[in-house]
Amino acid sequence: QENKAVALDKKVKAFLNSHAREWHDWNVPEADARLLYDIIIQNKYTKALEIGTSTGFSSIWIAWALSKTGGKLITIEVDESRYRKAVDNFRKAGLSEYIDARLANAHTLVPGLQGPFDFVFSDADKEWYKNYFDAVAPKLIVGGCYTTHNVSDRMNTGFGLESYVEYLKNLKNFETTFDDRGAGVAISYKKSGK
Ligand SMILES: C[S@@+](CC[C@H](N)C(=O)[O-])C[C@H]1O[C@@H](n2cnc3c(N)ncnc32)[C@H](O)[C@@H]1O
Repeated sequence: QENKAVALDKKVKAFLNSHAREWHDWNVPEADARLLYDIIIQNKYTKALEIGTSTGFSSIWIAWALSKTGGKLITIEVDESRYRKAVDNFRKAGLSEYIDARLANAHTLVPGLQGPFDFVFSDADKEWYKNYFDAVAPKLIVGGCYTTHNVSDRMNTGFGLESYVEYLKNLKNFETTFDDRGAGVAISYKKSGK
């Protein structure tokens, strides 16, 4: 088991190094991907959901963490060509067995997902952020974490998400902080059921 983890680390690192200049499909900055990785490891999360795969950069970091916690990621992308690239990247990185990649419109898929989840990364269409949150929050376990990309309460991320920020901050059963080292990530921990 330990040998498998060491071999996988090597494979993922080699893949990330050799593809370092190829993430041009709205992929998150590395600082944000590392942040997601750290949150999953620290909390030993195992049931992850990502909305907005693109070509799979953040998924790779999430799945890499899940390979260490014994977890699995469901990730959703609506664009077929980016979905195909992502699936190819997952295979090359050696992470396919930790990822259930879905080609679908998240507007219709997400509300029907069964859950439960303990980690969520929301990074698809910004105007749907609140709908995604409302659909998934009840399926997030208490102690789970819902992260949202391109959101900050201090810097302007350019997406007009101020009302979403206020919405998150006012939720009684979530505690939200913001990480501005990359493109802005809202980190919302679920404190209680309601
Ligand atoms: C910012 S990119 C995701 C980047 C990715 N998380 C990464 O770091 O590599 C957003 C992606 O969400 C996808 N998307 C937008 N609307 C969607 C929808 N309704 N359902 C599924 N995917 C959607 C876009 O096609 C795009 O590839």
